[in-house]
Amino acid sequence: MTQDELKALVGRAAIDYVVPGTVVGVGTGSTVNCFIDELARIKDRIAGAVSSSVKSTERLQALGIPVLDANEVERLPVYIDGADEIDHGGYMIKGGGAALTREKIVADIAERFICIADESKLVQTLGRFPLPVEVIPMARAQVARRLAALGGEPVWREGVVTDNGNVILDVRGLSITDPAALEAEINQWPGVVTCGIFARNKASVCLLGTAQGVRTLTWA
Ligand SMILES: O=C(CO)[C@H](O)[C@H](O)COP(=O)(O)O
Repeated sequence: MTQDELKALVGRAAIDYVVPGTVVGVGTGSTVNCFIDELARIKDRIAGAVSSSVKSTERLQALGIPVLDANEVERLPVYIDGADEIDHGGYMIKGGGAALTREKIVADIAERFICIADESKLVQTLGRFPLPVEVIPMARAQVARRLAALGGEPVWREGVVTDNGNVILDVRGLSITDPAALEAEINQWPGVVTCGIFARNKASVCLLGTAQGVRTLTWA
């Protein structure tokens, strides 16, 4: 199976986790696009979506799915999103699509994070994928110096402006053995909006697309 077929497979499988009559949290990326297309088939059975990016909002609306403001929703039963990496504890790196901050906000409203990914995203230790960090533009150089002092090699994703008007630093060379500690450390620096480690908002379930079918990993 191709990577696109694996993404389509888990996009379909995620429909089983949608709770009828409720609002669904929707992430961002090519795997989520497959999910959105499937969600459109059952749009009459849901109350709408809360979206994590302008791109996902546009796709949802084009398919006739109402998009609600995150501030109008107190709790979402599920948030469905992809990942750039996920480890065997459900900890993730996200933000390859520069949507990490809104993704973390919507994930925080949700009771369960359902991660959908092809099996290439499953890793022993997070850090092979460069860690995205969303930064207020004025703090870019100082945050880059701090990341370098941690042993990382930050690279400014030039030309990319997030939906929140900020910039992204992609950090290579970090071996992330304690995701929660590193997330907390980076997130407290002035000018950092958030980093792409999802430890506090880690996955409850991961639907992994494999050549043998969907492999389901679950965590408490
Ligand atoms: O975090 C993300 C966007 O900010 C995506 O979930 C992540 O990049 C995975 O994307 P894809 O499904 O296209 O591989």
